[in-house]
Amino acid sequence: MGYRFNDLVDACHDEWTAYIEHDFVTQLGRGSLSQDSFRHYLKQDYLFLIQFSRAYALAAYKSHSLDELRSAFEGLKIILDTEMQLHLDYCAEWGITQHQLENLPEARATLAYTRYVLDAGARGDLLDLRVALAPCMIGYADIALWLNEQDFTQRGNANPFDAWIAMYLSEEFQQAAHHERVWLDEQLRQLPDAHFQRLALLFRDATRLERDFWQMGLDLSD
Ligand SMILES: Cc1ncc(C[n+]2csc(CCO)c2C)c(N)n1
Repeated sequence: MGYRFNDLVDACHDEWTAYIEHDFVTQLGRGSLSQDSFRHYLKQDYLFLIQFSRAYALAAYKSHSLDELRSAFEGLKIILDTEMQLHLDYCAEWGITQHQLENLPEARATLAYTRYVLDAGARGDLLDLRVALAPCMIGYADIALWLNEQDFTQRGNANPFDAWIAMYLSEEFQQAAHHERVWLDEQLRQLPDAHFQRLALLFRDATRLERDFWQMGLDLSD
């Protein structure tokens, strides 16, 4: 009893570290990641964001209060207005056209992760869905903070991926992730052990799927 968000992380420590400190992430921080890997990631992430927009819409549908509705709306708005724009800007800079994006087949890692989260939400309640979404929202905020603290990370124009780091370090993202943590802390506080254990498995699997998404980028796998 008295669980918090950090207990979800502690329950899958190895999987969480494999995700946060993945080679894709460290290479992105050093600026040494191959452009092909980042392009592959960006294109798949465009498809990913479309499916995750649906997951936030599902979170709105599953909401009971105005506060929960606003959180779902905020998540959707950040995806559509901020993240998607960065993707389209990088794609334009690197010669990936809107037409190419719209006709792209989903990689298996994209399919597996997005449909897993949508299924968790369809079958379960709002807490199930937001636990399945947490590695994405809170994980990316933590990755940006972690990268920013590492000596090897190059910031500024020397790093072609600096805009990516800057976006996830921004006040807007960090605040959204903080709110999500606070909400999850509040929800988990009074859960019985068995319920928490079930959510910990959901969180662990979503974390493994996030890790696979990085690996897909490195391997250029479809
Ligand atoms: C594979 C993958 N995982 C997480 C994110 C980051 N992200 C996607 S939606 C969202 C919440 C609202 O913006 C966040 C933080 C990503 N882009 N791609």
